Amino acid sequence: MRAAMERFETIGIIGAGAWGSALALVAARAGKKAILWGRDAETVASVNAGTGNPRYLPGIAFKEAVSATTDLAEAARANLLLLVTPAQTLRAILRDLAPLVAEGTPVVLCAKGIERATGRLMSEVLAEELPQARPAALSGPSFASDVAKGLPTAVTVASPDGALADAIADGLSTPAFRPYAATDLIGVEIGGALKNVLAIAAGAVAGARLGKSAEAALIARGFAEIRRFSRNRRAEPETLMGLSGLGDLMLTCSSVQSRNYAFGIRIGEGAAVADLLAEGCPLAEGAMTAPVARDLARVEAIDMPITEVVAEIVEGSLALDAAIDRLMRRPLKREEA
Ligand SMILES: NC(=O)C1=CN([C@@H]2O[C@H](COP(=O)(O)OP(=O)(O)OC[C@H]3O[C@@H](n4cnc5c(N)ncnc54)[C@H](OP(=O)(O)O)[C@@H]3O)[C@@H](O)[C@H]2O)C=CC1
Ligand SMILES: O=C(CO)COP(=O)(O)O
Repeated sequence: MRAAMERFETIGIIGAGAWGSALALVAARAGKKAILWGRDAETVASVNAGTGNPRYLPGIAFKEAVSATTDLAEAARANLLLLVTPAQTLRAILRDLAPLVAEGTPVVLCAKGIERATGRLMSEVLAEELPQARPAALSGPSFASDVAKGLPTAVTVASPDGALADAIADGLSTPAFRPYAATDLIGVEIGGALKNVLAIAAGAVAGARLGKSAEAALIARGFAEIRRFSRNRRAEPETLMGLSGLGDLMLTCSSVQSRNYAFGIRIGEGAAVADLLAEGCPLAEGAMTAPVARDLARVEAIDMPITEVVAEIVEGSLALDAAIDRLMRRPLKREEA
């Protein structure tokens, strides 16, 4: 006899930025009690007052009941946790959560990145800091504002425990939000982290007006880099062909709604990366992931020339013209990935 599917009555969402707020709305629409944790008291008060999150989701009304809190312990008591702060903050948040989270709580990683200081994937950070959690990740082509507005969206929810992935997908599904369950957690994480790096490259090509042919070539050869990196980590090739791989790559490399693509456009138009970062531009996870992905690729002897040049551009040691020249003058080779 099959065990009954787990039900999650309360969902704790850690991180009250654009994506955390959108996912809190999804949870509420799915009939769950959504508890949104944020460190910014003003945002929390605004959500509780029914005026939404004007800082991160301006102009979007919160019609569903979301309860917001600055008390991490309150959110940590939920049956299911979604972790939605930027990738580089995950470890610190997990350390705060460690004494508060019950053994066996499912934790869904929603950040898209690789830890810069250690080269760890988000699931590896989770295993180190919160070993009592059951790991999962949610990723795919999904802009927070689209999801918050209730536009149709499909994502992948992956966990090595297939029954858990099914239960999380079921628990978060609404008529407009369609999660597909999967078991290849590593493959899903890699696709989400590396597409941000390539979105910066694609944006730079667009910003420099190098033409649609160049943009398409960049995306296709960038996808080959993601496949090589994934193969080395024994991810399943099919994962990369799905929502969290090709799907998210296409979205992020082609839309000015993407913060990574928009960051790349500014670089292509001639802005200095240091100035962009200093002016406090919106979160561009790829700028943090590129150098660490480049370092991992070197250690693992994986050929990732586009990731290399993005890393050097964000580090300020390579100009865009020189990057293009370097990519175009590489020795000719067979096309296979
Ligand atoms: N936006 C989107 O469309 C999507 C985003 N993602 C991923 O989700 C993750 C979060 O992105 P998103 O919500 O868009 O980012 P935002 O910039 O919109 O929000 C980030 C949130 O994290 C909080 N935060 C930042 N640092 C810390 C910290 N040290 N401790 C606690 N909270 C912190 C911020 O709080 P404060 O305001 O106080 O600084 C803010 O609430 C990223 O990895 C992104 O790639 C994935 C899919 C879609
Ligand atoms: O991951 C995203 C869409 O799937 C959001 O992309 P950006 O972080 O580039 O805005």
